[in-house]
Amino acid sequence: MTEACENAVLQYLSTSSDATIEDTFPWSASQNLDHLRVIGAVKSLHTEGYVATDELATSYFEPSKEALQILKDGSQEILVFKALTESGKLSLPELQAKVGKDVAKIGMGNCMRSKWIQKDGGDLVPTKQFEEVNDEVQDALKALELGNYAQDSIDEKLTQVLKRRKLITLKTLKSLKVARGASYAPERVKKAADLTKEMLDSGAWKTTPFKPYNFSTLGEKVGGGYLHPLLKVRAEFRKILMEMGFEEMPTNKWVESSFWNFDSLFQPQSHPARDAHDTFFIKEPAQTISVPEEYYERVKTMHESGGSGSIGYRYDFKREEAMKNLLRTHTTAVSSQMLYKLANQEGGFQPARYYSIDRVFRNETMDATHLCEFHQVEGLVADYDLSLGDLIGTIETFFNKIGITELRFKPAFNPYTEPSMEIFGYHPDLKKWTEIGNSGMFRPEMLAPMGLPENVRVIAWGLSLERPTMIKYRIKNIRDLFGHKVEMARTRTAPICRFDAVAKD
Ligand SMILES: N[C@@H](Cc1ccccc1)C(=O)O
Repeated sequence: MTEACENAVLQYLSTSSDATIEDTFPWSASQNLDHLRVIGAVKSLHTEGYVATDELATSYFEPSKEALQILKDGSQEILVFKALTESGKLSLPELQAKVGKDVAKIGMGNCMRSKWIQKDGGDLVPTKQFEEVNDEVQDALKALELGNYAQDSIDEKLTQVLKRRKLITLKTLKSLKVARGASYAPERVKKAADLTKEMLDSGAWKTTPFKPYNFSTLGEKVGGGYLHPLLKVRAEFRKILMEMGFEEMPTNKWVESSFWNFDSLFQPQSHPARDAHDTFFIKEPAQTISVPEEYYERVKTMHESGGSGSIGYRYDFKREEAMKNLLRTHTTAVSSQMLYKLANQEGGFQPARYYSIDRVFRNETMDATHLCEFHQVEGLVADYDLSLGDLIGTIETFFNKIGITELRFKPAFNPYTEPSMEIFGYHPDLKKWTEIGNSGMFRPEMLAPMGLPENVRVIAWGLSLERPTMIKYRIKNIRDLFGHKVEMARTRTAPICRFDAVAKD
């Protein structure tokens, strides 16, 4: 079909060197060809210089369905007028039965306005002022030669009424003027787009005409380098935490010892979370190589018999249990190492704020909102004489910055914090209260063995990265966010993450 169009155009231009298709629209109709295909063919011929083109735009009126009906039967007012003059008088239901409800409604109004008809009791009658009336609307539509594309004289007055009654709309038709181009030939020579092995083998490449390069074409879209939604949210969280003066902790190890993941956090060795049902233990190597021995001893003592006002758990602390390797179950394992470093750094303890955002692992039953691995956002502030008020304030600032301004705190329990608080936020997107994090002040039983000065307090909180990401990107099932079922297109098209900063600070 395109080829037929191409041939028709080239043929038409072959009659003389200045043969011209003045306008492809009427020309296509005269050749019995589809205009859009002709345009396609001309554009394709143009790329190889067979033809030269000029763009044309012509205005024309398109009739509405109602206008087509009027062209056929006459305007509504004429139909009503005729019905009334024929019968002398009609009640509204009679008129409706005769001309139809829609026609009766529009026609009656127009007839009344022109004083062609009037009310007579419950009936409608002609006013007798007019013997005969002209169907101006139908005449106007006819005069416009509706649908006829070549409208050069458009009578303003005539069209105003029709436009007001929404019987016509002005449209623009794009077409082309076509003449011979610099490389005109009466027949199109098929040009090869690609050099093939066969052409090289046979030597055909020497004589085959090739398509010229089209340097103005748009290149193929390059797919690559898109950030996953989780990484976009992570980048935004990082920015917020950095704004708040937090420094990132090194989280590059996924394998930890039970000592750092649990014992240093004063989590008893018999704690159910330390069961293989909840934690992934490493088979090879099953044991960690080393722990800081002095500190280990202090942790062991704290568990067994307490200190710093605590009576401890009073059980036999087992080295074998502490040395077990596992996939870290929370990034608090990183926080404890950081705090230990901070307590023992050269020059002694200095107040600090740290954060981390990285992956953790739990032996969970997987469902629409839980996977065995997810990401935790964790923050801590270590300073002298911090209070619960500081924790609440810090948490409020952080969540305000990610757009959650209404917060509630609920007492909770963690082996390593006292007091502990679950954080609930009213989510403006979801319009409900949801649990959004966990927090607390690290216990003296955890901090004292590290060697932190006695009046140093550490406030900390943690949340998952997945939850705010799923809310932000309206993802219902976690498998659509993470894992092998993620749709790549979704990652490519996910908008950048912005949390509107509404913090009052
Ligand atoms: N580690 C806690 C989060 C938390 C961090 C710091 C203090 C209190 C709680 C969790 O896994 O949910």
